[in-house]
Formats: sequence, structure tokens, C-alpha cells
Amino acid sequence: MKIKTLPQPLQDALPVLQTLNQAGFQAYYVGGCVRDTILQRPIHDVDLATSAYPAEIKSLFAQTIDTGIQHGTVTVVLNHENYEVTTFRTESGYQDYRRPDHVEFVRSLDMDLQRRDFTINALALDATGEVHDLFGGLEDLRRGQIRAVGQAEARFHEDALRMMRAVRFQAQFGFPIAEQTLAGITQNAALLTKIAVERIHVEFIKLMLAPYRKLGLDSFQATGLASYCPQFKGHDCRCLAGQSSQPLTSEAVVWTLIGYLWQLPPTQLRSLLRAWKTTNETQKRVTRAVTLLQLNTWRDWDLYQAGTKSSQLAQEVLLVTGKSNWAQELQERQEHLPIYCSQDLALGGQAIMEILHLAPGPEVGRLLEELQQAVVARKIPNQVIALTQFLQQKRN
Ligand SMILES: Nc1ccn([C@@H]2O[C@H](COP(=O)(O)OP(=O)(O)OP(=O)(O)O)[C@@H](O)[C@H]2O)c(=O)n1
Ligand SMILES: [Mg+2]
Repeated sequence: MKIKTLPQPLQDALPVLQTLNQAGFQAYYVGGCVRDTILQRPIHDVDLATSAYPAEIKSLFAQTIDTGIQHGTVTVVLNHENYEVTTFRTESGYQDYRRPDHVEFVRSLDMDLQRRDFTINALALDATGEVHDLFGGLEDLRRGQIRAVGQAEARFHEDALRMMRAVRFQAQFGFPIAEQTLAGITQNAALLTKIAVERIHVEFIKLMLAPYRKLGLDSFQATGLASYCPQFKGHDCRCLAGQSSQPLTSEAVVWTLIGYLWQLPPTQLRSLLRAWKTTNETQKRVTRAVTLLQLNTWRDWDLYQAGTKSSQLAQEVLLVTGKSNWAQELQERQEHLPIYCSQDLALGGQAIMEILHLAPGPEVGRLLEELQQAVVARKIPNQVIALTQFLQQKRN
């Protein structure tokens, strides 16, 4: 197969390939960028592979970064773009199911392609637009299937994260996973416990944000992968597809959906979010959103305390789970709150201290809270005069 017109990101990287070729080395686009070119999907990173050794790569370009010299990766900086250029290599060892114990540089593209995870990721594209396909990756792209290169079992022993990658690609492309590859995942799912949670996290969120999350989640559950993810055991991940095929828009929505559908009490939710090493900000927003969703009725004060961002998370989750009436109610009531945060109050802490001749202290905080409650409940308008009167009446 020959690609006539390379997409722009690949054209931008062409001088890197040409420089290597002119120096007598083989050089190819490899991995996801080739797959995405053929699928006509957007390209996010351009990876290159070459027969040149790291020192040879470095000698050919004005600006390079030693990204992972021992693994053969040099970053070439060209026109303010970074390109990872990796020497063809074979890998061996993998005692930890994560990474190879030994990497050996080789001069053959074929050996390099053999070490890759799936046939659709084991394609190489040269500077003339010719696709090199050793394992039937083009056919798998055409008919749509995710299939391990060679023995699935061996590929998953080399890096157990690849099992998560399989279900993630399924969710992104809507392709089924080939039978033997799926069986390989089912048999080796427990190896996922060898993988750092941060790496599993990246794949799981990519799966959940992908257009065919339902397909990916079905395999994630059916293969048993889900039960080896932190605090997922005993829960049904299939239900996380929701009622709508709309893609989810953020990681925080994913966790909010989980907290809501699995009806997690706050302590359990927080423990799950911590186990997955989510950021403090995510933990805070998600916890508030789930709290809101777990209430039977909403007071304006509940909406106010949740805050705009958490309320939006809750709205998206209601939409995804087919409760659009509630989502709309939440949105309208949130939009019509008199204030959204304490800074919106017409009087601040400083003004309260002046009006009541108070020194700084917890009393000021309490009064601020009371003012917010009164304004949010629409007992008083958010105006200086009204708030001042309210404070003065309290003193009397
Ligand atoms: N566990 C892994 C990770 C990566 N690769 C190989 O390295 C390439 C680049 O890896 P990466 O950028 O992580 O994945 P992509 O396939 O490019 O997917 P994405 O679109 O998410 O970047 C892959 O295509 C694949 O050939 C692999 O064999 N095994
Ligand atoms: Mg990539």
C-alpha cells in the first residue's frame, strides 16, 4: 500500500527521515501515527524508528535531547516540534511483566516490528509513502480488528499494560478484539496487578472518553481485567456505558459516573479516587458532584455548596444516564442562583469587620456563611444596604 499524500504532521517530520536516509540509514514512521494516517484519524505524536544508533542520530541533527539513550530513543527538535527517534531494537527478559531486562539495537526493521503489541500498531511507513506490513496489520485495519502480533500471551507477558491498551483501542476504534487475543487477555488478566496504577489510569480514562466505550467496557469486564483494577472488584463496569452514546468530556465525569452508578458512600468514593491516584482537585470536584447526585431533593444551598463545576459534572452524568429532566432542572437552578461563591457577596469579610467593629476571627467567617445562606435562600437581596441591615439586626 502506498500513501499518496501524507497528513501534515507527517510531512512536517519528513526532513528527519530524509536526513537519516541521506546518511545511509533506514528510517520510518512507526506506531500510532501510521495507524491513524490509514484510519484518517487525527495524529497526536509522530514516532520514528531508524537503523541508526543513538550516537549516529545525534551526530546528524543540530538539536537533540537524550530522552532514553539506553533504550535507543533520542528526541530530535525540528522547527519547534519534538520527534522521538528510536533505534530499531529487540527486547528480552520481561521478568517484571512491565519492561524488558535487555534491549538490543539491531539494524533490521522487521525485528523491531516484531516486538510491538498489535498488528495495527506494527506498521511502518517510509519517506516515499510505502507502508511496510509484516503481520497483516493493513488487513486488520481494513476489516477492523485488534490482534496481537504473534502469540498474544507472549505480548502480554512482555508488558501487561497491553491488555488495557487492547480494550482501550477497542473503545476508540469500535473494532472487536480477535478471539485468541481476547483469550490471551482473559488468561493473563491477573498480571495487571504488576502494572503501576498511573499507567492503568491513563488507559482506563482513554477507554471511558472514547466513542465506543460500551464495547471496551464489555471486554474490560468479561476478560476479568476490571476485577484487577483498584477497588473495582465486585462492581459491574458494563453499566458505566450509561444510556447515551455521547462521549464523556472529562476524567472528572468518569469518576462522578462511577460514584453515582455504584452508589458509593463518600468514604468509599474518596478511597477509590485515592487508590487511582487522582489529583486532589479531581477528588474534591467529584466528591461534591456525587454528593449532589445522591440527594433526593436539592435545596439551593446544596447547589451553591457543590459549586458550578461540580454541578456541571452532575448534569453531564444525569444526561448520560438518561435523566435529562433532572439535568435540565439542575442546570436552570444552578444558573439562577443569586451568587456562586463568597466573593460574589456584596459585602466581604473586611466590610463585616468594619460594620460590626469586629477583630479578625472565626466570628467573621460565621457571619460570612450566614450572609451567604440568607442570600442563596433569597431571604435578602445581595446588596450592600440589605446585607448591612441584616448584620446590624443580628447585633441588636
Ligand atoms: N505497551 C506498548 C506500548 C507501545 N508499543 C508500541 O509503541 C508504539 C507507540 O506507543 P504509544 O504512543 O504509547 O501508543 P500508540 O499506539 O501510538 O497509541 P496512541 O494513539 O495512544 O499514542 C505503539 O504503536 C506500538 O507499536 C508497544 O508495542 N507496546
Ligand atoms: Mg503514540
